[in-house]
Amino acid sequence: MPAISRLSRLVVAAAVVDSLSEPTALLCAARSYPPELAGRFELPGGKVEPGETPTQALVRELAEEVSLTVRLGTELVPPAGRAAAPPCASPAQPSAAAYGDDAPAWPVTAGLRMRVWLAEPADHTDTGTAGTSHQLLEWTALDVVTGLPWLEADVAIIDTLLEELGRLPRRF
Ligand SMILES: Nc1nc2c([nH]c(=O)n2[C@H]2C[C@H](O)[C@@H](COP(=O)(O)OP(=O)(O)OP(=O)(O)O)O2)c(=O)[nH]1
Repeated sequence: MPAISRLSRLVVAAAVVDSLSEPTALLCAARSYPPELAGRFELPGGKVEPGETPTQALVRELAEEVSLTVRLGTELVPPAGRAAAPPCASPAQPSAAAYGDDAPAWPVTAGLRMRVWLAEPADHTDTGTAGTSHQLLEWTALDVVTGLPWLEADVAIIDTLLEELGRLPRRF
């Protein structure tokens, strides 16, 4: 299996809400590392490994990172003007499509690209548990969710999420 360059590497994350049909709260995760990102909030997820589809990777990451089994909903697709350019194929770099990662994605840190799906806990009594990747997991009411210290790239994602859920973010 050829190596995947950093630029083509896909990150997947989930906007886990308490209920896909009647969402009121979002699962927000504060990173524990690296030091410059510690304490900043993100959507739980991680990098797609070779041989995985993006949604397989997402289900694995959620189980590993927040001990949650989820039901996936629709994808939160970036608006056209906000999508990261798909990675280019080259002799050293096989087609991005081979890894299923040439779909429109959100630009995140260090040239990585991220796809985001809505999700809900498969068992509604399951609230998740932070593993080593996160110092805190918080179910936050949607009307105050923009007040958390999100990773820079997530601010636009949270705005789009709230718009799609029919909730305008509270502007400060
Ligand atoms: N999971 C996640 N990562 C995000 C978000 N926003 C954002 O900029 N990122 C960035 C932070 C990281 O540089 C990168 C994800 O890498 P990661 O460290 O979480 O990946 P991983 O779980 O596979 O962990 P590792 O084994 O590589 O340490 O994407 C987000 O909302 N969720």
